[in-house]
Amino acid sequence: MSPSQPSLSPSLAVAVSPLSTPAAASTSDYIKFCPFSGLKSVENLALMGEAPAFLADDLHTSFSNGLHLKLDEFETATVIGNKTYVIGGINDPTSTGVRIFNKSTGNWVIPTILGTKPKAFKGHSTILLNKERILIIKTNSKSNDSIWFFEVDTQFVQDQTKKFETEVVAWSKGVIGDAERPIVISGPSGVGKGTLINMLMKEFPSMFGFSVSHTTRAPREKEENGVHYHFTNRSVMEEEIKAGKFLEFAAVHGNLYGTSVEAVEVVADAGKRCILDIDVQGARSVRASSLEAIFVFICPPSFEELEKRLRARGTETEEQIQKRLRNAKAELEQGKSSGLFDHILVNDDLEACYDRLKKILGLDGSSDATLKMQTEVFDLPMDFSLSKINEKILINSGIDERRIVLDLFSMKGGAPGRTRGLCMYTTGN
Ligand SMILES: Nc1ncnc2c1ncn2[C@@H]1O[C@H](COP(=O)(O)OP(=O)(O)OP(=O)(O)O)[C@@H](O)[C@H]1O
Ligand SMILES: Nc1nc2c(ncn2[C@@H]2O[C@H](COP(=O)(O)O)[C@@H](O)[C@H]2O)c(=O)[nH]1
Repeated sequence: MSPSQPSLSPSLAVAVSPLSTPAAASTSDYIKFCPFSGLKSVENLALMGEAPAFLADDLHTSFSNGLHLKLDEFETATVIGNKTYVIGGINDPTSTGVRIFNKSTGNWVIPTILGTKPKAFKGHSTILLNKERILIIKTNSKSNDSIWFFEVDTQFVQDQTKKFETEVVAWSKGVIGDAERPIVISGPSGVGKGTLINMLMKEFPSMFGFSVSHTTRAPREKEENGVHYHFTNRSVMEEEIKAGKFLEFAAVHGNLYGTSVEAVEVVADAGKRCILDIDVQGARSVRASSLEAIFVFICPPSFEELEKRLRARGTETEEQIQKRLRNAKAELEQGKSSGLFDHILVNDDLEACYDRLKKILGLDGSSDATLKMQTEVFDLPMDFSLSKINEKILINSGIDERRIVLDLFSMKGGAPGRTRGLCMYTTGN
């Protein structure tokens, strides 16, 4: 431990917003609770105009916005204007882990929490990024699971607040690096989408990952739950749609199909490029979403050939084939004329169509080494303090003098998905 940095328990760190109203923390609060070496740190922080972290000498913390808090072990509090966000709390594993004190009403609120929340964590530190987001860094964690954002006033949170008519906040996991744009593949049933996708996945196994959709249709022979689809029933899926679990969903050939946010994120988390096999309605929804995908529409060489392929596949009853063929007419019209798709490919000769698809995706060779995550995974210490300089968060460990830098310069995205484009590296020993 460096002599200039007394033992820090980041779990007790209290981040106070520089954006707070005048009623929020004053300089005397800073000095009183500053975990660093006296005025030096306070001056630095004041110069940087950043949110300092505070350490209470006991579990009672007072803010000049009038709030007196008894923080539980492993809780932090962050003040944004009139609101104080208390995050943490491991004593009750079922707890949402977040409570908000609203100074203007004098009440505590348990908000509706959206997004995938982090697995229970003990120590963490928080730093306020801006009035929209609190950055949370887990202590004693792996660097690829250490960064979390707590969104309190992003566009997504504002939209959901209107919908739920309650206080809403959202988690978003921070992801190092940036996987390439996802690919949406659409086209009528039987045209060969699945065949082309399988070819891509086989030739480039570490580059592409398939977004496993949910569906209420019954599994076909050889289809595996969780691999080809997540098979579910209508009432469960409708509930999950209401809860905001899906990026898109549509009624297709009499069943519900949908892409969960999670289905896309697990692929990107693995550093792979996501492929979505979805119908035209779904493609339209994805186009309107924040997922910046490439949209490819696959056409048959003729309607007769489409019917032949669908029958030859032998997976549908005659009635279902008729329904799929009826829907194919509308899909072909929409797909070719809507301007929704970036590329339209005719799947006549399979190999030729596959070559054209690869060209669109920039795969001129057959190398599987093109897309490798250039990210080293390392351990974050038990104890650290946080400071912010422009777009960089400095994670200062008092133990080994190592400094970890989190660069937010290329940060993008956020709830309901992940926050991507982060860069994290170590300097010093
Ligand atoms: N270019 C092609 N020439 C001949 N047959 C093809 C061609 N492409 C695919 N097929 C065959 O057509 C059938 C339908 O293909 P596939 O299952 O990939 O269609 P799909 O578009 O994924 O259908 P769905 O939307 O119903 O899942 C399969 O039996 C496949 O082997
Ligand atoms: N909008 C969505 N469409 C989807 C999704 N998953 C699949 N599909 C489309 O459904 C039809 C039929 O598929 P099948 O497996 O029953 O033959 C096909 O056009 C798929 O592209 C989804 O998540 N959302």
